[in-house]
Amino acid sequence: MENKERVIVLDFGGQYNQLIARRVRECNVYCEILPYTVSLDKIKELNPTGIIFTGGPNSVYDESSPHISKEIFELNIPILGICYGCQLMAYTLGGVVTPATDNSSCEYGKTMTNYNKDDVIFTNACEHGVSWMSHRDYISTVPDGFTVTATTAVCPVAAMSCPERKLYGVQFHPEVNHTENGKDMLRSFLYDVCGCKGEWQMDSFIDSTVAKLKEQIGDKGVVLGLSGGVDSSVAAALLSKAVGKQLTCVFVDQGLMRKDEGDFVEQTFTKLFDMNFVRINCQEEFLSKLKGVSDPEAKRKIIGTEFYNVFWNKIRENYGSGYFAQGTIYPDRIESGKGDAAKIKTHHNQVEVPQDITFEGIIEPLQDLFKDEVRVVGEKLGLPHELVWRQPFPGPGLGVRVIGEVTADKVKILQEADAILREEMDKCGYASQMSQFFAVLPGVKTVGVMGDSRTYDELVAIRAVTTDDFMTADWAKIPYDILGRVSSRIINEVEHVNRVVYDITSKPPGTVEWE
Ligand SMILES: Nc1ncnc2c1ncn2[C@@H]1O[C@H](COP(=O)(O)OP(=O)(O)OP(=O)(O)O)[C@@H](O)[C@H]1O
Ligand SMILES: O=c1[nH]c(=O)c2[nH+]cn([C@@H]3O[C@H](COP(=O)(O)O)[C@@H](O)[C@H]3O)c2[nH]1
Ligand SMILES: NC(=O)CC[C@H](N)C(=O)O
Ligand SMILES: [Mg+2]
Repeated sequence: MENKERVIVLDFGGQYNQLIARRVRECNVYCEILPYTVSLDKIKELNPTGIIFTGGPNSVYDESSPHISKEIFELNIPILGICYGCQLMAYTLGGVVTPATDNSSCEYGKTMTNYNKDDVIFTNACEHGVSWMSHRDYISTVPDGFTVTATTAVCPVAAMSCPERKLYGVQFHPEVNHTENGKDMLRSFLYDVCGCKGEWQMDSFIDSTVAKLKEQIGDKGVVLGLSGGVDSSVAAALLSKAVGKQLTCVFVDQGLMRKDEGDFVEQTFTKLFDMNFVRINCQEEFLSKLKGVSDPEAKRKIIGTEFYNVFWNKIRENYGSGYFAQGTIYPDRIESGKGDAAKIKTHHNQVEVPQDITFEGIIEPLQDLFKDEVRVVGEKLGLPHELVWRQPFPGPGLGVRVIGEVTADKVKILQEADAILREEMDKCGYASQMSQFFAVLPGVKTVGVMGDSRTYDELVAIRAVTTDDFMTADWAKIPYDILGRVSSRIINEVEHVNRVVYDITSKPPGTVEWE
């Protein structure tokens, strides 16, 4: 095993595990997430510079909960336990973890926290600051040799440490943005406790991913689902670097694209890149499968399954058998209910592969990255700026923006309204300030008066958000005059629309898309 700087994140089932990994990467330290069941021998073999235990939904005192051998604390490797991970450290080393008997010792969300700045983890934090909590159990007695290094009004042990053994624990979540100085705390652990030097860069991600792809694919063929969006374009560049012409990029025009999108994608990819590119037009097939279906999850499943069928046919036609690749990123997986996480919506690329489809394997080189990290990879790979900074567009396309049953007529109305919105936003220079904006057709008819006559026609909603990673988002404060212009143009120019509304919901509680 090569002796490079690496941190292991041991996964106990928490919501924010990838966020921890991401923060470590942001500190330029290479990191891998492993299940908590990984053997001690494997850990010794990897010889990590540090280990981080994640949070998790369980309680340490339940026998069936994830536990870990006490020996891990004897390896002389620095360990940071977060939330469940901190409780587990306390429990395993002889401390006491107590269940909240009522709600008085639970803490959820922003919590005022007092830090001991003499502790190495908190030297760069303020003495009092907001931390992000999410726990019911609490550590009531720390193990021998540990001291309490942070407290809150209700939590006697918001952090603990045993510097002699390089063991640290925090009850709160330093990895979420809402924890003030959270990243500094992680950085202190990595640099001042583990002694990391910060040698890892995105270039290393590119090199190691390309090497892995080469080895995995060998001399087989690969079909990549290429939408012209950020993620699949970056995946295409990585795959092309790894296996060159063994790759075929397949763009599926499923009839649910924005106005002129299909032609834009085709032109961009045939002109800019020397890759095998195929456009498959299958508007009718998708629309006929969606006929009469109005449930959002059912629509997503139909679209996702149909996508797989198209790719599978292409693999058989081109290669007989081969790999299927897609530009899945981390939020696609977590929101689709990966592992123990709750399902919010099944992203189309996460639906189950039909049984009669036997890909050699599914390749998702970006599956652990967040959107903004994918963009960094794209820039490093030298993709054009306009491509890397394109707004995301979901695979199910206008299929999840026409609310309820999707018909060709409704798609047409939405395409026209959306094109006007995009044109106006581009014209006023506002487009680049938004992370994503689009029109929605809620399928609601309302009464209006146009030309002195009564109308009873469709409503169009406008959605615009700002965000970095699309896991959370704020609604965008578009100036009224721009909204006004968009509204009057849509109503005047798009037949069958007589009203426009603006969506002012953040995520959470809303999601970016309406379905
Ligand atoms: N029309 C399409 N044709 C082929 N593949 C597609 C299409 N739409 C989506 N996919 C596949 O599904 C994956 C997930 O779609 P998603 O929209 O999240 O990513 P993207 O389109 O690559 O990037 P972006 O999020 O910027 O739109 C894509 O990376 C791609 O592999
Ligand atoms: O390829 C995709 N397939 C999907 O099924 C899908 N659902 C949502 N999205 C995009 O993901 C981001 C977050 O959206 P939500 O807040 O609606 O989950 C936003 O950028 C959405 O446009 C999808 N992309
Ligand atoms: N978020 C967590 O890791 C929670 C840990 C533990 N189950 C608690 O509620 O206290
Ligand atoms: Mg897309």
